[in-house]
Amino acid sequence: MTFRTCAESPPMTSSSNAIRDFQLSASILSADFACLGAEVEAVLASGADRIHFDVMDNHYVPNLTVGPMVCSALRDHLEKHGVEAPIDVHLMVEPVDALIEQFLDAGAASITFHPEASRHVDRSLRLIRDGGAEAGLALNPATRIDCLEHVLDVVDRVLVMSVNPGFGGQSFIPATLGKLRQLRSWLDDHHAQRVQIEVDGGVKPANIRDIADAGAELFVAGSALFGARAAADPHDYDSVVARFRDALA
Ligand SMILES: O=C(CO)[C@@H](O)[C@H](O)COP(=O)(O)O
Ligand SMILES: [Co+2]
Repeated sequence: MTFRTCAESPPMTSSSNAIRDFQLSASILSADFACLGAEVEAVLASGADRIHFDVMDNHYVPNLTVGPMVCSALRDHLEKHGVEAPIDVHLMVEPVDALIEQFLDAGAASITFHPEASRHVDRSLRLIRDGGAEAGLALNPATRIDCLEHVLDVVDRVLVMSVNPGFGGQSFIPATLGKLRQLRSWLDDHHAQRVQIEVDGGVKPANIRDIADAGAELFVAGSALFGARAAADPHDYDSVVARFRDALA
């Protein structure tokens, strides 16, 4: 569903005013886990661009999901069915390094972790990059942007959490919009326009335009996507993906 559009909202800076590619990433958290392969195939066929693989450890966050074995099985399933799509791993675990290595082996295209969960953030980022994946840092609603300052060279993506991590289906925290604007201009000031801004939590067709205007280019959606299965066909996501696309057009 990648599409290009021109950001319109203030404040206009040289990069925020540029034509940007927007991408929709489907969070597996709200998929039907009993048929995860089919769910992921269906949402990609309907136009999602990437798969967002939420990993929770019941320690860093109070919830427990899936690990590298499921990621690897999903990767194999997609390959077997001729589907090409990046799997973005969102690690909500502490510590991170051992799992980074396992998810690299499991075929992750990118790995994003929370700086509070790594004792050596720079080392963890380099571990991801050296393993051939893109490296991301996830900022919780209360995490300051300037934690990026001394590691910016080894960051490919900043994931701005618009809910507190741990659960799908939460409401978007409105203060995130201000944080996104701040992050966009902070990256401009640091000549780091190459760093992608991703938003995760409570993203819906009704708010995606405002989120894009604030500076994001990669949008994670879980409940709004998988929760809107077509009544007639449990694996039909065409109309909901179209609603996201239309909101950004
Ligand atoms: O990482 C997380 C939650 O911790 C997210 O990826 C959510 O799973 C997104 O789900 P919705 O808020 O879109 O339902
Ligand atoms: Co996530």
